[in-house]
Amino acid sequence: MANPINYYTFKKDEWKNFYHTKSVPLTKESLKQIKAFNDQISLQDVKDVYIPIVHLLDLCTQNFNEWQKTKTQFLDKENRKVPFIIGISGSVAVGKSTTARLLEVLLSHFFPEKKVQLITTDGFLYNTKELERRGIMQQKGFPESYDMKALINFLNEVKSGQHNVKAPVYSHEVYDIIPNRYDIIDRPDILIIEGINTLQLPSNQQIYVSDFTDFSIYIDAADDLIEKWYLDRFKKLMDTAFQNPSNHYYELAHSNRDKAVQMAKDVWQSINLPNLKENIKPTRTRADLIIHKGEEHRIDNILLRKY
Ligand SMILES: Nc1ncnc2c1ncn2[C@@H]1O[C@H](COP(=O)(O)OP(=O)(O)O)[C@@H](O)[C@H]1O
Ligand SMILES: CC(C)(COP(=O)(O)O)[C@@H](O)C(=O)NCCC(=O)O
Repeated sequence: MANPINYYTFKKDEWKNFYHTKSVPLTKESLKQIKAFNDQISLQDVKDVYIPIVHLLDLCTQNFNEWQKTKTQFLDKENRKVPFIIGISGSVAVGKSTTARLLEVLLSHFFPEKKVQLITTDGFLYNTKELERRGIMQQKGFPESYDMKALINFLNEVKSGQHNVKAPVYSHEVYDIIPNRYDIIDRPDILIIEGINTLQLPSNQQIYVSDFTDFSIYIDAADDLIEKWYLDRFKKLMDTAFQNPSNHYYELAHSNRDKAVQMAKDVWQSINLPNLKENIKPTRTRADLIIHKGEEHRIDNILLRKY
């Protein structure tokens, strides 16, 4: 990617020096938590890239809280806690959910007094029945496959300080929304929302997800690397989750392995890659921060929006 003029671009070696003096080492317990959900994550990247990001986020939340206070004083209203929302975007399989969980662990580690919650926009996909009714089962993940109105309502309720706001739950295992199952978001200090559509501007809406996010991150990498990560994840799941008889891919995992991998390649080429090119990548330069990854998910460049 040619570096956009409205971003500062840093190599990892430059970025790692930011906020270093004030950073607190991770405890053994937090390292264990990171390793528990993904033992492939580079701890060097955690130290050099993510810890400075967490401290930058802390500065942003302080600034945000001050601004909320100023605004309520101006309006002669009582000050109230407004959740700070971090949006994480990028292609299918680029590592959004891994990054989101990592940030959740790190923010909770450095700021134990803050309540941090995490949500994915997958829960706002239409269910299979509705996708089929609309004839868009092959466009899962495309802007039209999400109930954006419900997502905006959800974010509005969270921001306005409502208790126990319900978010529907999507299951990758079942490949559908789980009826009557919800994640409950209850007045967090920080909400992380990850999903391919967090920076999108759907043409049928006047209010966007980005109107509710206070800091946005785009995870970036070359298309061919992301395809590899998609296929690697698929192969790993074939040996694990797909072995469960209730899994959507159970039958496939027990048929010919080459055939199954070929199917995943076809899904990448016909659904996820076009979605990346048409709908996701064009939103990259709306992000406050772009994290660029190379081989083995190692971070090489970090771009921070100037203005
Ligand atoms: N920093 C990382 N280091 C090593 N592997 C990673 C990292 N981030 C993601 N992965 C792996 O890449 C694949 C896709 O990541 P995931 O977070 O599931 O992507 P997404 O949420 O964008 O679909 C998974 O197999 C995950 O384990
Ligand atoms: C549900 C998703 C749109 C969300 O993607 P993710 O959370 O992996 O970024 C995606 O996993 C998906 O199902 N895409 C459709 C084609 C497929 O990969 O099966």
